[in-house]
Amino acid sequence: MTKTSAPSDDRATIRLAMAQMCSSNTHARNIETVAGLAAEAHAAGAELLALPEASGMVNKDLASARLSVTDEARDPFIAACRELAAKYGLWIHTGSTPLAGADGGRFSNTSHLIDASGAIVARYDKIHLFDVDLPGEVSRRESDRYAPGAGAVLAETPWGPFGLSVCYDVRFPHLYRDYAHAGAKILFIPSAFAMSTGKAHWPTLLRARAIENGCFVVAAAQCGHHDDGRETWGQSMIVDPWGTVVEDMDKRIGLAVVDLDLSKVAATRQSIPSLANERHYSFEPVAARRRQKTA
Ligand SMILES: O=C(O)CNC(=O)[C@H](CS)NC(=O)CCC(=O)C(=O)O
Repeated sequence: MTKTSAPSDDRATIRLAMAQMCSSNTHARNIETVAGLAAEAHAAGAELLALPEASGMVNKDLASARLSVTDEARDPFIAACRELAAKYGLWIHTGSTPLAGADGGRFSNTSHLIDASGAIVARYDKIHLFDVDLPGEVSRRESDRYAPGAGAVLAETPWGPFGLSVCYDVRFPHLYRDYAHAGAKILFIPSAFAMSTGKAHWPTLLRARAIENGCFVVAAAQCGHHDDGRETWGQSMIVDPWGTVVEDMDKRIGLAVVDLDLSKVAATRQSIPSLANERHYSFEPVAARRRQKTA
């Protein structure tokens, strides 16, 4: 796990603006949208703006995506987010955007945390890729297009540590357990969920990750009919460490601004100390044990 370092005076509250977007297949349109959201977040007094997965580009046409996807230093979406962060003195969590990767022809699905001066303080490449086939519902092999990341990233911030992840990662609870043990106060789970699995699983997965780890979960999501033909579930949510849903945007596009009391993390972990009560146990398949006994 990579840990970034920054002054950590652990401010007790954060005013957070979460964006629900219906991102387009061009950087330019999404930059325009994010510029409006950042202005609105600033006017509302927000300290951090959280964007969904693929905020910089939703484009299922690989040939056309290849024409504009580039590396971190040249990516126009990241540059625009950095300028907006500095202009408004606003932290921005980009959700994610596709970048040209080190791995041959495949992209990375990459998340950035940008501070109020416009500096990149953390970068996370999505680890678990959505290679799923549900006949008649959703079929996608994300690993055809993207190379997986290999490292968890805990970002130190003035509000304490943030654990970074993207979308399908939500189904791999050990990642969040590791962040919680490392002291994470907020788990970011920006997403672009499929319609069928959104309906069946999304709010339950988010509440479980918050409850089992005693963390806030901030899950900005893509929502609606995209210009590349995709449809995404939406329902951007913020959940507190007790599992209470602080915000549920349903199908509404735009911003939700909330004040989070981060002292709830320590308080919840004290009342239900499941992190401290965790045990390491041996694991032996039953059949093998029976064979040993009769031998
Ligand atoms: O490809 C892009 O443009 C952005 N990436 C995504 O939309 C990704 C991969 S297709 N979506 C998910 O991981 C949905 C997971 C999901 O729906 C589930 O776990 O049920």
